[in-house]
Amino acid sequence: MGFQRWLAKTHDIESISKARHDKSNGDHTSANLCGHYLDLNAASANYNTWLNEHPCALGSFKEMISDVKGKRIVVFLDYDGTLSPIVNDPDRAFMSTQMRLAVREVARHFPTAIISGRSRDKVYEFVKLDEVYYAGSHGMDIMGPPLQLKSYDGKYQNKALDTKGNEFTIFQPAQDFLPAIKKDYGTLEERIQSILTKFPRFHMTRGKKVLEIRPSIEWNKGHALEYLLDTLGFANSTNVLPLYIGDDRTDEDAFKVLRKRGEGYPIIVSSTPRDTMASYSLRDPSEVFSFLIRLARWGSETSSQ
Ligand SMILES: O=P(O)(O)OC[C@H]1O[C@H](O[C@H]2O[C@H](CO)[C@@H](O)[C@H](O)[C@H]2O)[C@H](O)[C@@H](O)[C@@H]1O
Repeated sequence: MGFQRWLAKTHDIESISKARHDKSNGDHTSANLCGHYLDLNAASANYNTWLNEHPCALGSFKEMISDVKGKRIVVFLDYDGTLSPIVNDPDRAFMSTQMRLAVREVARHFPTAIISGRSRDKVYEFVKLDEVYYAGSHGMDIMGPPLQLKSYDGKYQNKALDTKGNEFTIFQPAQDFLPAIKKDYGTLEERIQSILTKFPRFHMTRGKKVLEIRPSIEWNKGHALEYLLDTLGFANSTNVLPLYIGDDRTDEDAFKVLRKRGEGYPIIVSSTPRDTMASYSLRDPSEVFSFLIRLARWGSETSSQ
């Protein structure tokens, strides 16, 4: 199916959902694109109050886009809970085909990166797109563009080729830990397991060569975002409008960076009121999908002008 036809189809989906929302509250503002406005029960009263401070990014799309003014949009996406729904089995957190197409279309118009707590390989296994950059292990393992760096000195970086022979850069700031991880991983895992038996409110999760206990270096999703902006040529640039969409506590580090830079939009995915540094919100991955579709459509329209 051609992109335009596919967009037309997804536009129909949006229209249907908008009509449903309109019917339920008789409101015809653009905010109707947000599922939030459907909820009229007591629990959602708090949510609606929270929404005043973190408006729905769908309803605010036009306002957000009006800020572009020649700047380059760069898109950052978390994986679990943002592109895929939260499920009980982490190995079955699949993203839908439609979501994949939406991300691919966004990436056709704007540099796009996925920053996840998972291992980079695992995220790629789920996303399966060569058009986006990947930062795994909470940003400690980045596959970024092969561009000149302004503020990083090249340490921890290696050139690599993807399966299609395209060159990219692997950046692993915890590289020095790798030999120790290899050597001590088994023992470490055993000891942590044993210690954690005394702390029943904590548990350990495993990734590829990663236990969910972080090495003591100061590096998080916020640093990964800055690194990627840097490698894309936007270090200290005022000519960029980064969007970051994420649902997790670890995404707050990236939200903070955008706040500090005073540019771009941190968008939280949450269906309940949350303490957050994000300025906008989306309720769930289905709203993320609608947002990405609108962004891709806007990118397609503006690039054809
Ligand atoms: O940074 P993310 O892409 O959001 O990854 C964060 C963690 O995601 C996974 O756990 C979460 O999603 C699982 C599947 O929906 C769910 O079962 C679990 O409760 C969530 O915490 C992943 O398993 C972790 O390794 C990531 O750190």
